[in-house]
Amino acid sequence: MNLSSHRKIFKLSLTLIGVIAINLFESIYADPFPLNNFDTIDSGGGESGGHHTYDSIMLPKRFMSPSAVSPLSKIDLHLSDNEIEQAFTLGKDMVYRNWRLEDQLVRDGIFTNMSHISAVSRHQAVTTTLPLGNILDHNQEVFEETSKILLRNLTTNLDPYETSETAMALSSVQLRSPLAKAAVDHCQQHIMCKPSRYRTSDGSCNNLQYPEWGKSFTCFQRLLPPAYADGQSEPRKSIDGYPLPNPRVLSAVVHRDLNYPATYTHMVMQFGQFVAHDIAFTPSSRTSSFKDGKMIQCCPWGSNRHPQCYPIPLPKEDPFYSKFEEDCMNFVRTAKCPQCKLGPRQQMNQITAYIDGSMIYGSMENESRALWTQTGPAGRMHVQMGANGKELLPQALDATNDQCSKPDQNIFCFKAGDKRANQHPALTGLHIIMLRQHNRIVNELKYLNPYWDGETLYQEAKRVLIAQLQAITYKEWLPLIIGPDAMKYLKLNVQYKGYSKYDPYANAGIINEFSSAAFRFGHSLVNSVFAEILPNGKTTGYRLREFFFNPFGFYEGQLDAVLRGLISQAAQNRDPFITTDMKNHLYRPKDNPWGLDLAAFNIQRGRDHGIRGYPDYLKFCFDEKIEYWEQLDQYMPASQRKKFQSLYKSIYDLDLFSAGLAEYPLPGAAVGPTFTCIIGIQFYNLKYGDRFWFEHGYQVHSFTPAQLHEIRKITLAKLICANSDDIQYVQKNVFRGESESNPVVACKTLDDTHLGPWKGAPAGDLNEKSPSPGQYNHHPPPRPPPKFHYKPMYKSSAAASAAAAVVAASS
Ligand code: HEM
Ligand SMILES: [Ca+2]
Repeated sequence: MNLSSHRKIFKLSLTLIGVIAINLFESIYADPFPLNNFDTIDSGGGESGGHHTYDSIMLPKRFMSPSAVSPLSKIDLHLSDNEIEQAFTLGKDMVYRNWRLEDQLVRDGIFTNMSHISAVSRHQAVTTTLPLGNILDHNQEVFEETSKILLRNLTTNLDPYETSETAMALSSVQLRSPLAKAAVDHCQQHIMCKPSRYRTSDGSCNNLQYPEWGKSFTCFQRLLPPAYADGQSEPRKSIDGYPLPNPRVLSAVVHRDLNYPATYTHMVMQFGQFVAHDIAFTPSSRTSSFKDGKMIQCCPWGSNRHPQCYPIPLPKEDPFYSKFEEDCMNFVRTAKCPQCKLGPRQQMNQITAYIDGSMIYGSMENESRALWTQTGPAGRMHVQMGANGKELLPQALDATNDQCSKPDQNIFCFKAGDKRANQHPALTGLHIIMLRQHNRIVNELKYLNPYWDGETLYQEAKRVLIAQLQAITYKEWLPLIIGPDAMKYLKLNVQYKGYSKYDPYANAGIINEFSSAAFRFGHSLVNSVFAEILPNGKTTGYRLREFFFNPFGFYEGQLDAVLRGLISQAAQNRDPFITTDMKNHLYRPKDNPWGLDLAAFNIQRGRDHGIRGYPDYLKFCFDEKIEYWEQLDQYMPASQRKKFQSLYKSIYDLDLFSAGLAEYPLPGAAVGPTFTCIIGIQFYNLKYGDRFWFEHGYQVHSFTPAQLHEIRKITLAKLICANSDDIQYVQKNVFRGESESNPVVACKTLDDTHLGPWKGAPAGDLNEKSPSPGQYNHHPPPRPPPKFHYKPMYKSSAAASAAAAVVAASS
């Protein structure tokens, strides 16, 4: 395609694609939900210019330190070892009871049949625990059952505050009795750190003091303590103890399907999901591994249900599901994370928190090894060739079980570092680009350093690609999401020159409120039709609902059309509205009438995790005490607030996902103040808490100034140019539409990372400066007692030095 046709297409698509799409696929944007008695949103989606500018809404005055993961309770429980031992005995009995129940369910055939492809089986195949996660989840079970028993004995009234304080106090109880100690020993993961200039596959030993920080299969952090109904693990309820509004009703009334195109491209959505898959993967429970790890089935309604079931009731009057007489949507609770102590439930992140390309390279050592070539042209990622002779991801290995491949027709889905890679074609497309980029770097490094062995080539190429991903994320993508002011305030901008500094007290671990609410904002950006632009400039498209787990077009050379579509089509605005392709049709196999509802899932997931109500985050982020509904009008349109008011009994019940999506955006940002607060804190920690962050200096593995200069030149535009099948022209910043300041240019004029500065031995003599092996071997516990370190953020330097004086005086 030549320059002018690309330009024409771009303009057309950004301004008109919504309209074209409507004409082409008339029913796509139709809102299937009558409004009933709820008023319409008067202002359209995502209007900007709320009352707040970034200056008047400050970011939180504090950062949560790791210690905030297990907030200290003021209650001292005075439990004797004997009492704890007794509770553990009963706790173990409860675990056996759960196993017997699992046996019964399996005997009765109540588990998801994975040999039949359905939306439910697809969701489970992709999001359930891996074998290791399953073992860890079940190791935590005895602690949870014991906590419940102790909690019942310790709390005499039903005051939710007292129950949750007591549950939190349980997490500090010393476990010294024999049964308790045995459970701890069985549960703990021991980590050995070896000095290395490279990251580990599982993210361990990034922080040498706390080697488990950011590692795969560890706990999420929390900004605020959980709000479980029973203080311990039961999903959140209304503050008056009644059920919360039905998530499917919220999905229908609040997250309606309305078409408001954004000013940025669909690539903002796609890269966002790619980043999400680098940092968060919340697995849902399955039956214990030695019960064969069956998928839990929660529907239809019946008396015998797995304890981790939390299905969504579908109302009789549901305008969509009632047509199919569906009244129950399968939802399985997230696996417990192995805290190996008593106290409230915490959830597990199955992948590495760091932006370390784990969706490309895997989050476990053995998984990673299997993805690259140790012999032949060593150091390269495994590939297979498409019909046009270009590299594609290798073939999925578990074709009979991946809910995607069609082994009977001899067509297979793809294998990548993340299990979700085949979810929809645009996501798979980015995986292919990054896979090719790794191999492209290997080729060049090999040319420069013919004597490097396969391992060195792999590791060094991986380091470069991760650095490029980090640079693109913080230079091109994140500023569009949280806006320029927050970027500056949090010192997240990629520097022009010089190094940044690692902070060993920043925990990069993913924050529960981030992954189960704030960072799911991306779901509102998704279009129902994904544009595809052919080499002759012709625009076509595919409907998302028809293409879940359908990446087969890549074998026939579909890649460029998908990429051109992503960078030419406008995304949907960030607003409360979510397309029905994600709501009624999520994961729907082609010949099935219905799929799942992601908006309802997000709400249910937040409750499953005990995420507190939205007003608590206004307090946390902005010190705003919310007492009446109208106060919300400074954050969101009044019509939206009224809608919430008609659905929720109490303002304190508002689900974070739904309310956050309804906020006015900050200037120059896609999201509003509360999501900016949460996403900002997370991305601050992902940068400053990553010892291998590409810009951090003064370490043995740091990039040299010359290398850093090369990394900083990269753009996503260049990666697309260099690794697509045959794209010759793109706009400079592919997250923005074409404009005078963002012109479409020939690929060859775009800067690339030149690898000249990588010629020679990999920098950094490990023997000189690194600790001797074993120095950092870490056997938890002991850990330092948890305490809050608030890291105050001050705007003016006068305030900063005043604060420093206070800190110095108090320490
Ligand atoms: C077509 C596009 C997308 C589809 C089909 C999709 C689908 C899903 C599904 C099925 C889940 C699991 C829900 C649950 O069981 O709780 C999920 C989780 C999530 N999604 Fe998306 N998503 C898409 C795009 C995005 C985008 C653009 C972003 C962010 C910019 C995003 C961020 C997340 C996050 C952070 C999670 C939680 C991850 C975890 O901890 O497991 N998604 N998504
Ligand atoms: Ca990662």
